[in-house]
Amino acid sequence: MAETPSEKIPVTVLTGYLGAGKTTLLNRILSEPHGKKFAVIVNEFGEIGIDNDLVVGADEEVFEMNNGCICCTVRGDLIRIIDGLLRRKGQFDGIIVETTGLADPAPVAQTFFVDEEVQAKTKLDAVVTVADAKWLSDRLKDAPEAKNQVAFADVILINKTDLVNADELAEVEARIRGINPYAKLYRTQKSAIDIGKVLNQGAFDLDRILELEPAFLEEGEGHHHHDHEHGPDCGCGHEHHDHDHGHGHHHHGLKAVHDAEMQSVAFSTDKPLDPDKFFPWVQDLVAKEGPSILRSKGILAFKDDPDRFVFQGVHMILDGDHQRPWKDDEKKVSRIVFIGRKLDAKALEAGFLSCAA
Ligand SMILES: Nc1nc2c(ncn2[C@@H]2O[C@H](COP(=O)(O)OP(=O)(O)OP(=O)(O)O)[C@@H](O)[C@H]2O)c(=O)[nH]1
Repeated sequence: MAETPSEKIPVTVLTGYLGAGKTTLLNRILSEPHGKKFAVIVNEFGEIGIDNDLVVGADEEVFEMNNGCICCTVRGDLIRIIDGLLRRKGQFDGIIVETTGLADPAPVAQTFFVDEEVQAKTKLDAVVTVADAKWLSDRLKDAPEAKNQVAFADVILINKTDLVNADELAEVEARIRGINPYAKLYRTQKSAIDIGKVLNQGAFDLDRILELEPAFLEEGEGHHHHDHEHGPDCGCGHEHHDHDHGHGHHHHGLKAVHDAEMQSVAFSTDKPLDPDKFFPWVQDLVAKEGPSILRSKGILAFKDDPDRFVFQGVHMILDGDHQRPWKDDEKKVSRIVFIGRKLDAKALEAGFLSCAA
């Protein structure tokens, strides 16, 4: 494949439901010694920027869309960020957009066809969907986004194969095939895949998408295939306001974000946490509330610990590790986010704050 300077910049859209393994895949792509430079755009659900901080440092520039809901930001933030990037052409070889687990990939993909400037200079290379082998079947029943993410995919990673047995794996694969017989399917653990199978696929198939969604190329609100509508003033239920990381505050309970019954609550504190309080609390919490807490994540500052601790949960499965030392000029603020249904924000906040050392 000859690369000429006039060639359009390939864009890879990474999608997949909450906690499926998108960031894990992104970090793999970025850590590989491919000698390429990518611009990364991440979209967060909720207002405390955590995903951004979970992406490996390296040379990449990470642009954050913090409005929490890609359906509303798609014609604003995303186009604005890409326009900015395009003005510095030649400085990177590809753009990777990681969407929030709750995003419908359609409006994201659409951006690359409806905006003239963006369309002239970029090409949507592939929609890559990471599917959680353990939870996808359940989500296909109750979350329309999960189904759309599978339907739109050019490449699908059935990830977390370690958490299911052979029968369950065969079942989830059959379900995926039932929704999308065209995508390339790979079974992975920790999103481990040869990046050549993910990047530069030349795979996004407009004809197939138009079959799925005839109104795909129409401007405005032509692309409903959701239970709820997304529009210019966005009836999707997300609240939009400037985000505030809460630095400098003793603690800061942030407004909940609602998507139908899906909500995100986030808290932060600059008091160091006691690991002997935090872990029992969070383990007990997900053991009891795991079915309604779809996703949890946090960046934590423990007392007398020079390292940032990154904590992650998907339902009742928890995982965590030291990430890197806190930098000298970095405020040691612990931030935690819960995404789920019918969350008791007050109790979560009280529980979190009671973990102070
Ligand atoms: N057991 C197991 N855990 C995995 C695997 N891949 C990723 N995880 C864990 O699953 C959690 C979620 O992974 P992420 O890569 O952050 O998922 P994500 O899709 O980016 O999550 P959101 O951005 O919140 O939607 C982390 O704790 C990962 O370490 C896997 O193959 N097996």
